Amino acid sequence: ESRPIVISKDFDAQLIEIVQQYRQRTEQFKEKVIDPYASSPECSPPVSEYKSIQLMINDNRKYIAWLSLVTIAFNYNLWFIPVRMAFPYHDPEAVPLWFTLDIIADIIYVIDIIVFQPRLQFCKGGDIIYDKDVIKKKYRGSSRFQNDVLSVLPSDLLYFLFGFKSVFRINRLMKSEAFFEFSDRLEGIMTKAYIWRVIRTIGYLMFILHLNACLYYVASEYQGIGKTKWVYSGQGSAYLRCYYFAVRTLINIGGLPEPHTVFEITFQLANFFVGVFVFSSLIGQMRDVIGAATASQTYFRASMDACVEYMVSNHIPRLVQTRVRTWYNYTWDSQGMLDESELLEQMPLVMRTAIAVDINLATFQKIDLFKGCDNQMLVDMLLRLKSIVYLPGDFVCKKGDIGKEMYIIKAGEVQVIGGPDNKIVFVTLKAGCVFGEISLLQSSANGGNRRTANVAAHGFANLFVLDKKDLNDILIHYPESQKVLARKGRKLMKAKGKTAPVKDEGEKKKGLAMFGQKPPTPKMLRAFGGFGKGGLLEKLRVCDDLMSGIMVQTHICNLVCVWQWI
Ligand SMILES: Nc1nc2c(ncn2[C@@H]2O[C@@H]3COP(=O)(O)O[C@H]3[C@H]2O)c(=O)[nH]1
Repeated sequence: ESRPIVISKDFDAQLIEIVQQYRQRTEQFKEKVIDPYASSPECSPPVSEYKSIQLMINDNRKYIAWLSLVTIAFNYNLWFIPVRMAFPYHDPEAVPLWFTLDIIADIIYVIDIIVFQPRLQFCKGGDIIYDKDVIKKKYRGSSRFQNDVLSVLPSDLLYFLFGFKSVFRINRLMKSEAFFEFSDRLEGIMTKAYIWRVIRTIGYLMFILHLNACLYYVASEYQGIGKTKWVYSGQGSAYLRCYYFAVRTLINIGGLPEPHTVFEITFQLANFFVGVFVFSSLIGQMRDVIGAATASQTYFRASMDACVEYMVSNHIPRLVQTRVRTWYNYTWDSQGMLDESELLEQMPLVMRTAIAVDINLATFQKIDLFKGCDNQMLVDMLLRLKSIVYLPGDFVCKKGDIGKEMYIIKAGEVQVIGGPDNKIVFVTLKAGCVFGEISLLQSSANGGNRRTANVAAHGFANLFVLDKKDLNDILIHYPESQKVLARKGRKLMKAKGKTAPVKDEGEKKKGLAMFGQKPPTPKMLRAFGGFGKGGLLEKLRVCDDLMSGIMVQTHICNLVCVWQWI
């Protein structure tokens, strides 16, 4: 409605407040008209209870910690039930230990069913359901509940009838959903999720070998331990020997005693077939995991290689090539990606806003130029910023050029320079400073939109760039802020002593003439633009920045001529 929403750092709290405001208004509304949604108890939660529903969203980490315990209990059952079924591990010494561990695992299962699962929120039609009774009802009607209950049925009581046999605990394996839930949630909160994926895939591999070791022991027992050369001989640690056999068979390493009986041959053949299938899929899975983990690195390498190849084939001077490489390497090292905006583009606006606000709003609010401007305008600006890296000595802008962008220093320093050979440093601007705003905030009348000074990167400088068109688009919606900025622009002009704009373009033309070329015509550029976004033209922009436009334009011309000729 008419009330502005001020986006704060604490986005969750903000969200809760908005929901509360909405609900209060709904309550007022209900007094006058019949609210068609009022009949649904899930859609009209009392505001006071809102905070108690955060188990799934806010306490995600606590829930994951609990799930890790359930996962350990599940894995205990998963690994030890088959081993206890296959190997003779039910001797009187081991039984008390198994019994204690079984009870602990069962207690964890029961707590999960009674305490945690019935409190887990869920989404229905996009609304988070927090009502305890509704949540309980939903859980009790779910297949998960059925599996959970089946998994804790005290089937072990059959011990009294048939003795201590682990097969009666097989129903404990029905808790597998908890393991997969744990795995998914853990991936969701890990910064390097691939580490967990690799561990999990190795776990699957080891478990299959583990099962095979158990089967081999059962097969050996069936044939008679030590009866033939193929079966387990009965010497050494039974589990270790059988596991060794499983590794050699399933991974198809070979070098095992030859099977002789029909049973042995069939068993071994089945082992080989399963081994080929299982291991090829696991290796494929591992390749996918590692491939996904290094995808961005591969993309970076491919982009750099393509650019280098392009420069080499077009005989771009070595100096430029080195600088392009340096730009690639520094950009990659400093921000871990080449183009941040590419990543953010996939997100909905609200998410991009949340990220942009969290990272940069505080810095923006401190900038003198923006003091007194609408907060929402700053947020709009944040969303349009582009991040660019300049190498040491690069000119960010040159005196007399038309100002089309303004800059905010994210990291590093730039220097306002002048005098003969640009040797005089007027001022050094550091992280958080704004520059390039003077020509941007002035009208083009009398050359007011021209740069008033040379600005060059001192070391590596990471800058945010705001386009003039973007700024104008934003300011249309914020007339008050526009006035504030215009006033500040005028003040800056006076305070910084605007130097006379360069009217003579001859200097630049001379630069181009040195290479015996003319600047590319719009037609030529259009022809070149045919390579598409992110293509050659985009790559060339990097060189363009580095060589202040002159040398690269020369090469563009050469290329365009060849292109047109073709
Ligand atoms: N002219 C001038 N510009 C400065 C000075 N200090 C910083 N700058 C910045 O350098 C920028 C050069 O481009 P603009 O004229 O657009 O805006 C200028 C200012 O933002 C100074 O002392 N004089």
